[in-house]
Amino acid sequence: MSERDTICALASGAPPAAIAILRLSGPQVRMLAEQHLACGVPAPRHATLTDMTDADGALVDRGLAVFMPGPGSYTSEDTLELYLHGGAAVIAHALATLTAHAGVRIAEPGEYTRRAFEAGKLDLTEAEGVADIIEAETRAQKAQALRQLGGGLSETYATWRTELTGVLALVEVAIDFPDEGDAPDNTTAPILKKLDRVISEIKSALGDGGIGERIRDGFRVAIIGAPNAGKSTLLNRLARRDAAIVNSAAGTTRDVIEVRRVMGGHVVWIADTAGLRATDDEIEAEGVRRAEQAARDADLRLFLVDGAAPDTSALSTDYKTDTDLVVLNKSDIGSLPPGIVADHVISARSGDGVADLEQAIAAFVGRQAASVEAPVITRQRHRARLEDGLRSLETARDMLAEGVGAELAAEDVRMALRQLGSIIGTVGVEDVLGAVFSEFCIGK
Ligand SMILES: Nc1nc2c(ncn2[C@@H]2O[C@H](COP(=O)(O)OP(=O)(O)OP(=O)(O)O)[C@@H](O)[C@H]2O)c(=O)[nH]1
Ligand SMILES: [K+]
Ligand SMILES: [Mg+2]
Repeated sequence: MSERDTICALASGAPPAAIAILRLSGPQVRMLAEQHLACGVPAPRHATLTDMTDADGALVDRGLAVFMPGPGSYTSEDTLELYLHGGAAVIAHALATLTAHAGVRIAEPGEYTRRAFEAGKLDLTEAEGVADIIEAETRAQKAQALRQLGGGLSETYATWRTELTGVLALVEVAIDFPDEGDAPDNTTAPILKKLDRVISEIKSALGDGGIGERIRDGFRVAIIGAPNAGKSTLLNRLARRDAAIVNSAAGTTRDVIEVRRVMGGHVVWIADTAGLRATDDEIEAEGVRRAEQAARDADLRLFLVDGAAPDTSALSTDYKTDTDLVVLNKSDIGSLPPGIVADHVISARSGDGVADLEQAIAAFVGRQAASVEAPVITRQRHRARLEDGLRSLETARDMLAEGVGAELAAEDVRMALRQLGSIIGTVGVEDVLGAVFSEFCIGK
Protein backbone atom coordinates (compact mmCIF):
# COMPACT_ATOMS: atom_id res chain seq x y z
CA MET A 1 0.00 0.00 0.00
CA SER A 2 1.34 3.36 -1.00
CA GLU A 3 1.36 6.25 1.45
CA ARG A 4 0.55 8.67 -1.32
CA ASP A 5 -2.81 7.17 -2.18
CA THR A 6 -5.96 8.75 -0.91
CA ILE A 7 -8.14 6.06 0.63
CA CYS A 8 -11.89 5.88 1.02
CA ALA A 9 -14.23 3.30 2.49
CA LEU A 10 -17.58 2.71 4.10
CA ALA A 11 -16.86 3.09 7.82
CA SER A 12 -20.35 2.25 9.05
CA GLY A 13 -22.26 -1.04 8.93
CA ALA A 14 -23.52 -2.90 5.89
CA PRO A 15 -26.44 -1.43 3.91
CA PRO A 16 -29.33 -0.94 4.12
CA ALA A 17 -28.92 1.32 7.14
CA ALA A 18 -30.17 4.75 8.16
CA ILE A 19 -26.84 6.42 7.56
CA ALA A 20 -23.68 5.45 5.68
CA ILE A 21 -20.46 7.06 6.84
CA LEU A 22 -17.82 7.25 4.13
CA ARG A 23 -14.37 8.05 5.30
CA LEU A 24 -11.62 9.60 3.15
CA SER A 25 -8.00 10.19 4.07
CA GLY A 26 -5.02 11.42 2.11
CA PRO A 27 -3.52 14.20 0.02
CA GLN A 28 -6.39 14.44 -2.47
CA VAL A 29 -9.16 14.97 0.06
CA ARG A 30 -9.38 18.74 -0.53
CA MET A 31 -9.47 18.24 -4.30
CA LEU A 32 -12.24 15.67 -3.97
CA ALA A 33 -14.27 18.02 -1.76
CA GLU A 34 -13.81 20.89 -4.24
CA GLN A 35 -14.88 18.76 -7.19
CA HIS A 36 -17.74 16.80 -5.71
CA LEU A 37 -19.23 18.77 -2.82
CA ALA A 38 -21.43 21.78 -3.52
CA CYS A 39 -19.97 23.42 -0.40
CA GLY A 40 -16.37 22.91 -1.55
CA VAL A 41 -13.90 22.12 1.25
CA PRO A 42 -16.11 22.28 4.37
CA ALA A 43 -15.12 24.43 7.33
CA PRO A 44 -12.93 22.23 9.54
CA ARG A 45 -14.72 20.21 12.23
CA HIS A 46 -18.19 21.46 11.38
CA ALA A 47 -21.02 19.38 9.99
CA THR A 48 -21.98 20.97 6.65
CA LEU A 49 -25.14 19.99 4.79
CA THR A 50 -24.23 19.68 1.12
CA ASP A 51 -24.96 18.03 -2.22
CA MET A 52 -22.49 15.51 -3.57
CA THR A 53 -22.27 15.19 -7.34
CA ASP A 54 -20.41 12.82 -9.65
CA ALA A 55 -18.06 13.72 -12.54
CA ASP A 56 -21.08 14.35 -14.84
CA GLY A 57 -22.73 16.65 -12.33
CA ALA A 58 -25.41 14.11 -11.42
CA LEU A 59 -26.53 14.14 -7.80
CA VAL A 60 -25.04 11.29 -5.77
CA ASP A 61 -26.85 12.20 -2.54
CA ARG A 62 -27.35 15.01 -0.09
CA GLY A 63 -25.81 14.66 3.35
CA LEU A 64 -23.40 16.00 5.93
CA ALA A 65 -19.69 16.49 5.35
CA VAL A 66 -17.11 16.87 8.13
CA PHE A 67 -13.57 17.90 7.22
CA MET A 68 -10.68 17.25 9.62
CA PRO A 69 -7.46 18.76 8.31
CA GLY A 70 -4.17 17.02 8.98
CA PRO A 71 -2.17 16.70 11.12
CA GLY A 72 -4.87 17.05 13.77
CA SER A 73 -6.88 14.11 12.41
CA TYR A 74 -6.95 10.39 13.28
CA THR A 75 -4.58 9.47 10.44
CA SER A 76 -2.70 12.77 10.66
CA GLU A 77 -3.69 13.38 7.01
CA ASP A 78 -6.55 15.49 5.67
CA THR A 79 -9.67 13.44 6.29
CA LEU A 80 -13.27 13.85 5.28
CA GLU A 81 -16.33 12.03 6.56
CA LEU A 82 -19.50 11.97 4.49
CA TYR A 83 -22.80 11.09 6.19
CA LEU A 84 -25.05 9.86 3.40
CA HIS A 85 -28.21 7.77 3.23
CA GLY A 86 -27.24 4.19 4.05
CA GLY A 87 -28.46 2.51 0.88
CA ALA A 88 -26.42 0.22 -1.33
CA ALA A 89 -26.91 2.37 -4.48
CA VAL A 90 -25.86 5.56 -2.68
CA ILE A 91 -22.72 3.94 -1.31
CA ALA A 92 -21.78 2.36 -4.66
CA HIS A 93 -22.32 5.65 -6.54
CA ALA A 94 -20.33 7.67 -4.00
CA LEU A 95 -17.38 5.26 -3.87
CA ALA A 96 -17.32 4.94 -7.70
CA THR A 97 -17.28 8.74 -7.97
CA LEU A 98 -14.34 9.07 -5.59
CA THR A 99 -12.25 6.15 -6.86
CA ALA A 100 -12.64 7.33 -10.50
CA HIS A 101 -9.78 9.72 -9.68
CA ALA A 102 -6.23 8.45 -10.13
CA GLY A 103 -4.59 7.82 -6.77
CA VAL A 104 -7.89 7.38 -4.97
CA ARG A 105 -8.79 3.84 -3.97
CA ILE A 106 -10.74 1.76 -1.50
CA ALA A 107 -8.90 1.38 1.81
CA GLU A 108 -7.43 -1.92 2.87
CA PRO A 109 -8.48 -3.46 6.22
CA GLY A 110 -7.11 -1.37 9.08
CA GLU A 111 -5.44 1.12 6.75
CA TYR A 112 -6.70 4.26 8.55
CA THR A 113 -5.40 2.94 11.86
CA ARG A 114 -2.18 1.83 10.20
CA ARG A 115 -1.66 5.39 8.94
CA ALA A 116 -2.38 6.67 12.44
CA PHE A 117 0.20 4.19 13.78
CA GLU A 118 2.77 5.21 11.17
CA ALA A 119 2.18 8.86 12.03
CA GLY A 120 2.93 8.03 15.68
CA LYS A 121 -0.63 8.73 16.89
CA LEU A 122 -0.81 5.35 18.58
CA ASP A 123 1.44 2.39 19.21
CA LEU A 124 0.79 -1.18 18.17
CA THR A 125 -0.97 -2.29 21.38
CA GLU A 126 -3.20 0.78 21.16
CA ALA A 127 -3.97 -0.05 17.53
CA GLU A 128 -4.87 -3.58 18.63
CA GLY A 129 -7.16 -1.99 21.21
CA VAL A 130 -8.96 -0.22 18.35
CA ALA A 131 -9.50 -3.56 16.57
CA ASP A 132 -10.57 -5.21 19.83
CA ILE A 133 -13.13 -2.60 20.76
CA ILE A 134 -14.82 -3.06 17.39
CA GLU A 135 -14.89 -6.83 17.90
CA ALA A 136 -15.91 -6.62 21.57
CA GLU A 137 -19.16 -8.40 22.38
CA THR A 138 -19.00 -8.42 26.17
CA ARG A 139 -18.58 -5.51 28.51
CA ALA A 140 -15.41 -7.11 29.89
CA GLN A 141 -13.92 -7.29 26.38
CA LYS A 142 -14.89 -3.69 25.80
CA ALA A 143 -13.38 -2.52 29.09
CA GLN A 144 -10.14 -4.34 28.31
CA ALA A 145 -10.02 -2.90 24.79
CA LEU A 146 -10.69 0.62 26.08
CA ARG A 147 -7.88 0.29 28.60
CA GLN A 148 -5.57 -0.98 25.88
CA LEU A 149 -6.37 1.72 23.32
CA GLY A 150 -5.97 4.30 26.06
CA GLY A 151 -2.35 3.22 26.48
CA GLY A 152 -2.86 0.92 29.48
CA LEU A 153 -0.46 -1.69 28.11
CA SER A 154 1.90 0.77 26.44
CA GLU A 155 2.72 2.31 29.81
CA THR A 156 3.92 -0.96 31.30
CA TYR A 157 6.03 -1.87 28.28
CA ALA A 158 7.46 1.66 28.14
CA THR A 159 8.43 1.45 31.82
CA TRP A 160 10.26 -1.84 31.28
CA ARG A 161 12.01 -0.46 28.24
CA THR A 162 13.16 2.60 30.17
CA GLU A 163 14.47 0.44 33.01
CA LEU A 164 16.27 -1.86 30.58
CA THR A 165 17.79 1.08 28.74
CA GLY A 166 19.18 2.13 32.12
CA VAL A 167 20.54 -1.38 32.71
CA LEU A 168 22.12 -1.36 29.27
CA ALA A 169 23.86 1.94 29.99
CA LEU A 170 25.32 0.50 33.19
CA VAL A 171 26.48 -2.65 31.41
CA GLU A 172 28.11 -0.54 28.73
CA VAL A 173 29.94 1.45 31.38
CA ALA A 174 31.16 -1.85 32.82
CA ILE A 175 32.45 -2.78 29.36
CA ASP A 176 34.25 0.53 28.89
CA PHE A 177 35.68 0.65 32.40
CA PRO A 178 36.25 -2.93 33.52
CA ASP A 179 36.97 -3.03 37.23
CA GLU A 180 40.66 -3.10 37.92
CA GLY A 181 41.31 -5.50 40.72
CA ASP A 182 37.88 -4.75 42.20
CA ALA A 183 35.69 -7.62 43.14
CA PRO A 184 33.27 -8.03 40.18
CA ASP A 185 30.44 -7.73 42.71
CA ASN A 186 31.08 -4.01 43.12
CA THR A 187 30.10 -3.18 39.57
CA THR A 188 27.64 -5.92 38.78
CA ALA A 189 25.60 -5.93 42.00
CA PRO A 190 23.60 -2.76 41.22
CA ILE A 191 23.06 -3.91 37.61
CA LEU A 192 21.81 -7.29 38.77
CA LYS A 193 19.47 -5.62 41.22
CA LYS A 194 17.83 -3.52 38.49
CA LEU A 195 17.76 -6.42 36.07
CA ASP A 196 16.19 -8.73 38.63
CA ARG A 197 13.44 -6.24 39.30
CA VAL A 198 12.42 -6.13 35.61
CA ILE A 199 12.73 -9.92 35.36
CA SER A 200 10.42 -10.45 38.32
CA GLU A 201 7.87 -7.95 36.97
CA ILE A 202 7.83 -9.67 33.58
CA LYS A 203 7.51 -13.05 35.27
CA SER A 204 4.54 -11.91 37.27
CA ALA A 205 2.90 -10.50 34.10
CA LEU A 206 3.46 -13.84 32.36
CA GLY A 207 2.05 -15.67 35.36
CA ASP A 208 -1.36 -14.04 34.99
CA GLY A 209 -3.09 -17.30 34.06
CA GLY A 210 -3.76 -16.03 30.56
CA ILE A 211 -6.71 -13.99 31.83
CA GLY A 212 -6.28 -11.11 29.35
CA GLU A 213 -6.27 -13.54 26.43
CA ARG A 214 -9.26 -15.42 27.89
CA ILE A 215 -11.29 -12.23 28.28
CA ARG A 216 -10.50 -11.33 24.69
CA ASP A 217 -10.78 -14.79 23.07
CA GLY A 218 -13.04 -16.63 25.48
CA PHE A 219 -12.69 -19.08 28.38
CA ARG A 220 -12.55 -22.81 27.56
CA VAL A 221 -14.76 -25.46 29.12
CA ALA A 222 -14.41 -29.13 28.09
CA ILE A 223 -17.00 -31.86 28.64
CA ILE A 224 -15.10 -35.06 29.40
CA GLY A 225 -16.23 -38.56 30.25
CA ALA A 226 -16.78 -42.16 29.24
CA PRO A 227 -18.61 -43.02 26.00
CA ASN A 228 -22.39 -42.55 26.25
CA ALA A 229 -22.21 -40.48 29.44
CA GLY A 230 -24.38 -37.94 27.61
CA LYS A 231 -21.71 -35.38 26.75
CA SER A 232 -23.18 -34.45 23.38
CA THR A 233 -26.67 -34.26 24.88
CA LEU A 234 -25.33 -31.82 27.48
CA LEU A 235 -23.49 -29.78 24.86
CA ASN A 236 -26.68 -29.42 22.84
CA ARG A 237 -28.56 -28.29 25.91
CA LEU A 238 -25.90 -25.71 26.78
CA ALA A 239 -25.75 -24.58 23.14
CA ARG A 240 -29.56 -24.45 22.92
CA ARG A 241 -29.34 -26.15 19.53
CA ASP A 242 -28.49 -29.50 17.96
CA ALA A 243 -24.77 -28.87 17.54
CA ALA A 244 -23.55 -32.46 18.06
CA ILE A 245 -24.86 -35.89 17.04
CA VAL A 246 -26.44 -37.83 19.91
CA ASN A 247 -26.77 -41.59 19.58
CA SER A 248 -27.15 -44.64 21.82
CA ALA A 249 -24.03 -46.14 20.20
CA ALA A 250 -20.93 -45.61 22.34
CA GLY A 251 -18.18 -43.77 20.46
CA THR A 252 -20.45 -41.44 18.46
CA THR A 253 -18.42 -38.26 18.86
CA ARG A 254 -14.95 -38.16 17.30
CA ASP A 255 -14.10 -34.52 16.59
CA VAL A 256 -14.06 -31.83 19.23
CA ILE A 257 -17.21 -29.76 18.74
CA GLU A 258 -17.12 -26.27 20.19
CA VAL A 259 -19.99 -23.92 20.80
CA ARG A 260 -19.74 -20.34 21.92
CA ARG A 261 -21.81 -18.82 24.70
CA VAL A 262 -21.70 -15.67 26.76
CA MET A 263 -21.86 -16.75 30.41
CA GLY A 264 -21.41 -14.51 33.42
CA GLY A 265 -20.55 -11.65 31.06
CA HIS A 266 -17.72 -13.55 29.39
CA VAL A 267 -17.27 -15.44 26.15
CA VAL A 268 -17.09 -19.17 26.90
CA TRP A 269 -16.22 -21.91 24.41
CA ILE A 270 -17.78 -25.23 25.44
CA ALA A 271 -16.22 -28.32 23.88
CA ASP A 272 -17.89 -31.70 23.44
CA THR A 273 -15.35 -34.48 23.12
CA ALA A 274 -15.06 -38.16 22.26
CA GLY A 275 -15.77 -40.58 25.10
CA LEU A 276 -12.57 -41.74 26.78
CA ARG A 277 -11.83 -45.44 26.35
CA ALA A 278 -9.15 -47.73 24.97
CA THR A 279 -10.03 -48.65 21.40
CA ASP A 280 -8.59 -50.38 18.34
CA ASP A 281 -10.57 -48.12 16.05
CA GLU A 282 -8.01 -45.73 14.56
CA ILE A 283 -10.47 -42.89 14.09
CA GLU A 284 -11.94 -43.20 17.55
CA ALA A 285 -8.42 -43.36 19.05
CA GLU A 286 -7.61 -40.07 17.33
CA GLY A 287 -10.86 -38.70 18.79
CA VAL A 288 -9.75 -39.76 22.27
CA ARG A 289 -6.37 -38.10 21.73
CA ARG A 290 -8.12 -34.86 20.73
CA ALA A 291 -10.46 -35.14 23.70
CA GLU A 292 -7.52 -35.33 26.09
CA GLN A 293 -5.85 -32.40 24.38
CA ALA A 294 -9.06 -30.35 24.71
CA ALA A 295 -9.21 -31.37 28.38
CA ARG A 296 -5.68 -30.13 28.98
CA ASP A 297 -6.27 -26.87 27.10
CA ALA A 298 -9.47 -26.07 29.00
CA ASP A 299 -9.79 -23.70 31.94
CA LEU A 300 -12.56 -25.83 33.41
CA ARG A 301 -13.47 -29.49 32.83
CA LEU A 302 -16.90 -31.00 33.38
CA PHE A 303 -16.40 -34.68 34.19
CA LEU A 304 -19.65 -36.27 33.14
CA VAL A 305 -20.57 -39.59 34.74
CA ASP A 306 -23.48 -41.72 33.52
CA GLY A 307 -25.57 -42.45 36.62
CA ALA A 308 -27.15 -45.44 34.91
CA ALA A 309 -23.84 -47.10 34.02
CA PRO A 310 -21.24 -45.37 36.18
CA ASP A 311 -17.72 -45.33 34.78
CA THR A 312 -15.53 -43.02 36.83
CA SER A 313 -12.14 -43.82 35.28
CA ALA A 314 -11.96 -40.31 33.75
CA LEU A 315 -11.93 -38.86 37.26
CA SER A 316 -8.43 -40.18 37.88
CA THR A 317 -6.83 -38.52 34.85
CA ASP A 318 -3.82 -36.33 35.55
CA TYR A 319 -5.47 -33.22 34.10
CA LYS A 320 -8.30 -33.16 36.63
CA THR A 321 -7.96 -30.22 39.02
CA ASP A 322 -9.68 -29.19 42.24
CA THR A 323 -11.80 -26.57 40.50
CA ASP A 324 -13.15 -29.02 37.90
CA LEU A 325 -16.74 -30.17 38.27
CA VAL A 326 -17.93 -33.75 38.60
CA VAL A 327 -21.38 -33.95 37.05
CA LEU A 328 -23.66 -36.94 37.44
CA ASN A 329 -25.93 -37.30 34.39
CA LYS A 330 -29.15 -39.20 33.71
CA SER A 331 -30.64 -38.34 37.10
CA ASP A 332 -33.94 -39.38 35.52
CA ILE A 333 -32.79 -43.02 35.51
CA GLY A 334 -29.56 -43.39 37.46
CA SER A 335 -27.75 -42.48 40.65
CA LEU A 336 -24.17 -41.99 41.72
CA PRO A 337 -22.22 -45.02 42.90
CA PRO A 338 -21.23 -44.81 46.59
CA GLY A 339 -17.88 -43.17 47.24
CA ILE A 340 -18.13 -40.61 44.42
CA VAL A 341 -19.21 -37.10 45.28
CA ALA A 342 -20.80 -35.14 42.46
CA ASP A 343 -20.79 -31.34 42.32
CA HIS A 344 -23.92 -31.42 40.20
CA VAL A 345 -26.63 -33.91 39.45
CA ILE A 346 -28.38 -33.31 36.15
CA SER A 347 -30.45 -34.84 33.44
CA ALA A 348 -29.07 -33.58 30.16
CA ARG A 349 -32.11 -35.08 28.48
CA SER A 350 -34.76 -33.32 30.57
CA GLY A 351 -32.68 -30.28 31.49
CA ASP A 352 -32.99 -30.90 35.23
CA GLY A 353 -30.14 -29.30 37.16
CA VAL A 354 -28.58 -27.77 34.05
CA ALA A 355 -29.42 -24.19 35.08
CA ASP A 356 -27.42 -24.69 38.30
CA LEU A 357 -24.53 -26.10 36.31
CA GLU A 358 -24.60 -23.08 34.01
CA GLN A 359 -24.51 -20.80 37.04
CA ALA A 360 -21.49 -22.66 38.37
CA ILE A 361 -19.69 -22.24 35.01
CA ALA A 362 -20.55 -18.54 34.96
CA ALA A 363 -19.33 -18.13 38.53
CA PHE A 364 -16.09 -19.92 37.67
CA VAL A 365 -15.26 -17.67 34.70
CA GLY A 366 -16.27 -14.63 36.74
CA ARG A 367 -13.81 -15.60 39.49
CA GLN A 368 -11.07 -16.30 36.96
CA ALA A 369 -11.59 -12.98 35.18
CA ALA A 370 -11.49 -11.11 38.47
CA SER A 371 -8.30 -12.85 39.60
CA VAL A 372 -6.05 -10.44 37.68
CA GLU A 373 -6.84 -6.78 37.93
CA ALA A 374 -5.32 -5.39 34.75
CA PRO A 375 -3.59 -8.01 32.59
CA VAL A 376 -0.60 -6.73 30.65
CA ILE A 377 -0.97 -9.50 28.08
CA THR A 378 -4.14 -9.64 25.98
CA ARG A 379 -2.90 -11.63 22.99
CA GLN A 380 -0.72 -14.62 22.28
CA ARG A 381 1.50 -12.24 20.26
CA HIS A 382 2.37 -10.30 23.44
CA ARG A 383 2.98 -13.46 25.43
CA ALA A 384 5.34 -14.98 22.86
CA ARG A 385 7.46 -11.81 22.59
CA LEU A 386 7.50 -11.28 26.33
CA GLU A 387 8.64 -14.88 26.89
CA ASP A 388 11.45 -14.30 24.37
CA GLY A 389 12.38 -11.09 26.18
CA LEU A 390 12.41 -12.84 29.54
CA ARG A 391 14.73 -15.56 28.21
CA SER A 392 17.16 -12.95 26.88
CA LEU A 393 17.15 -11.12 30.22
CA GLU A 394 17.74 -14.31 32.18
CA THR A 395 20.67 -15.15 29.92
CA ALA A 396 22.07 -11.65 30.46
CA ARG A 397 21.55 -12.02 34.19
CA ASP A 398 23.38 -15.35 34.37
CA MET A 399 26.32 -14.04 32.35
CA LEU A 400 26.67 -10.99 34.57
CA ALA A 401 26.34 -13.04 37.73
CA GLU A 402 29.02 -15.45 36.58
CA GLY A 403 31.25 -12.61 35.46
CA VAL A 404 31.49 -13.83 31.87
CA GLY A 405 31.59 -11.05 29.31
CA ALA A 406 29.60 -7.88 29.84
CA GLU A 407 29.63 -7.50 26.04
CA LEU A 408 27.55 -10.64 25.66
CA ALA A 409 25.19 -9.59 28.44
CA ALA A 410 24.73 -6.22 26.75
CA GLU A 411 23.79 -7.96 23.52
CA ASP A 412 21.09 -9.95 25.32
CA VAL A 413 19.68 -6.84 26.97
CA ARG A 414 19.55 -5.18 23.53
CA MET A 415 17.78 -8.26 22.22
CA ALA A 416 15.20 -8.06 25.03
CA LEU A 417 14.67 -4.36 24.23
CA ARG A 418 13.94 -5.29 20.61
CA GLN A 419 11.55 -8.04 21.70
CA LEU A 420 9.64 -5.65 23.94
CA GLY A 421 9.80 -3.03 21.20
CA SER A 422 8.11 -5.36 18.76
CA ILE A 423 5.13 -5.64 21.12
CA ILE A 424 4.45 -1.91 21.02
CA GLY A 425 5.69 -1.58 17.44
CA THR A 426 8.68 0.70 17.98
CA VAL A 427 10.67 -2.03 16.30
CA GLY A 428 8.78 -2.08 13.03
CA VAL A 429 8.61 -5.61 11.79
CA GLU A 430 6.64 -5.58 8.56
CA ASP A 431 5.07 -9.02 8.95
CA VAL A 432 3.96 -8.21 12.50
CA LEU A 433 2.30 -5.03 11.27
CA GLY A 434 0.72 -6.88 8.36
CA ALA A 435 -0.70 -9.52 10.70
CA VAL A 436 -2.04 -6.99 13.18
CA PHE A 437 -3.70 -4.65 10.68
CA SER A 438 -5.12 -7.36 8.43
CA GLU A 439 -7.40 -8.34 11.34
CA PHE A 440 -9.22 -5.03 11.11
CA CYS A 441 -12.36 -4.38 9.15
CA ILE A 442 -12.23 -2.09 6.14
CA GLY A 443 -12.96 1.51 7.06
CA LYS A 444 -11.10 1.47 10.39
N1 LIG B 1 -32.25 -41.13 30.27
C1 LIG B 1 -31.29 -40.31 29.86
N2 LIG B 1 -30.60 -40.57 28.75
C2 LIG B 1 -29.65 -39.71 28.36
C3 LIG B 1 -29.36 -38.54 29.07
N3 LIG B 1 -28.34 -37.89 28.44
C4 LIG B 1 -28.04 -38.63 27.37
N4 LIG B 1 -28.82 -39.73 27.31
C5 LIG B 1 -28.78 -40.77 26.29
O1 LIG B 1 -27.54 -41.43 26.35
C6 LIG B 1 -27.11 -41.83 25.05
C7 LIG B 1 -25.76 -41.25 24.73
O2 LIG B 1 -25.86 -39.85 24.69
P1 LIG B 1 -24.74 -38.97 23.97
O3 LIG B 1 -25.08 -37.56 24.26
O4 LIG B 1 -24.58 -39.37 22.58
O5 LIG B 1 -23.51 -39.43 24.82
P2 LIG B 1 -21.97 -39.06 24.59
O6 LIG B 1 -21.35 -39.01 25.92
O7 LIG B 1 -21.84 -37.86 23.74
O8 LIG B 1 -21.48 -40.35 23.81
P3 LIG B 1 -20.15 -40.52 22.89
O9 LIG B 1 -20.06 -39.38 21.96
O10 LIG B 1 -20.42 -41.80 22.19
O11 LIG B 1 -19.01 -40.61 23.82
C8 LIG B 1 -28.20 -41.32 24.09
O12 LIG B 1 -29.08 -42.37 23.82
C9 LIG B 1 -28.86 -40.23 24.89
O13 LIG B 1 -30.21 -40.03 24.51
C10 LIG B 1 -30.13 -38.27 30.26
O14 LIG B 1 -29.96 -37.28 30.96
N5 LIG B 1 -31.07 -39.20 30.59
K1 LIG C 1 -23.13 -41.84 22.07
MG1 LIG D 1 -20.92 -37.58 21.98
